[in-house]
Amino acid sequence: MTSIEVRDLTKEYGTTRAVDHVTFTVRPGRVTGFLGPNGAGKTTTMRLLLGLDRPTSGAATVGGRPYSALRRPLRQVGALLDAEAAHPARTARDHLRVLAASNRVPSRRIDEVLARTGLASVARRRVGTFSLGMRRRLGIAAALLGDPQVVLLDEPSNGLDPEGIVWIRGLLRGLAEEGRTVLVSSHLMNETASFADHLVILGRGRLLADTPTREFIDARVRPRVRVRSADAAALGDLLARHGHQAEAHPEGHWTVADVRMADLGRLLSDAGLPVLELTAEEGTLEAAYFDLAGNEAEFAARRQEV
Ligand SMILES: Nc1ncnc2c1ncn2[C@@H]1O[C@H](COP(=O)(O)OP(=O)(O)OP(=O)(O)O)[C@@H](O)[C@H]1O
Repeated sequence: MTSIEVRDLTKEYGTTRAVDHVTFTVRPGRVTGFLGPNGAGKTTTMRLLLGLDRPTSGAATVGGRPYSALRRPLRQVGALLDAEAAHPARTARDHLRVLAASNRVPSRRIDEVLARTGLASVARRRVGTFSLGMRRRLGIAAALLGDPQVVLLDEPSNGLDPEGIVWIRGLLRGLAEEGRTVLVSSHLMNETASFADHLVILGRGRLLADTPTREFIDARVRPRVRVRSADAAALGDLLARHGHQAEAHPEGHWTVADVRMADLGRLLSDAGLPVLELTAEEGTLEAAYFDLAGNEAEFAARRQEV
């Protein structure tokens, strides 16, 4: 079992500190979502992990070794970075064949990854004719070619259509279930929530959170119940009379914090109010993320004032 270890990692480009003393571990058997706004340092961290850049200080290792010290890197770490491109005149199969030959990967893997990424039927087409989504799939096929224990994907959902997005969810979950170590960066919060068991969040080069996804959401977003009655005003009065913290929405429904759905249902029923809708609103990763980002902005502002 191979983990990714990032220890006190710092990378400066001139006066910009892209990564600032970051420490975290990415463990096998689960999908770790790598989040943060533009410029937070995600790509830089991945580049440092892949030996494409050298850290200013600290270390980024795979299975305890820097990438440059791995004996067969493609067979240990598979990666998809944004900038990666295959030669447009080559067919998908030839692209994978060249990669397999130069990394001593058995050629049977070519058909396996073509099938796994849904590219088997277009394997003989030139990459230049591929859509963005097909190129993404080919990039993922190349990352999986060496059957690596560790998989790093930078924004893999970019350019995929809705069917592709559902496919990638299943792929990521499958890779984790096979016991691999999977790190996936993304901007898409709700998408990340659909596949990531664990989150590592960066902001301005610093580590803001390293936490299971469920715990992160539960700690930051209070669950609410959404309720709608034929008589919205009477519903508002009832909620106020019973001391509920409720918010009216222009669409006509109310959201009520810190209440059980069954208790609220009973209250409306006892009051004889017709219920048109009663649903539990789970906290979303997006809401939790913005809560963190808001606190972080306040924190940064206060730090500047001092
Ligand atoms: N080669 C470079 N030279 C100078 N500055 C760089 C270089 N690469 C990254 N940076 C800077 O480092 C910071 C972190 O960038 P990085 O691309 O790692 O962020 P990111 O979290 O991946 O953002 P995005 O989501 O936009 O890809 C940014 O301020 C960026 O401008």
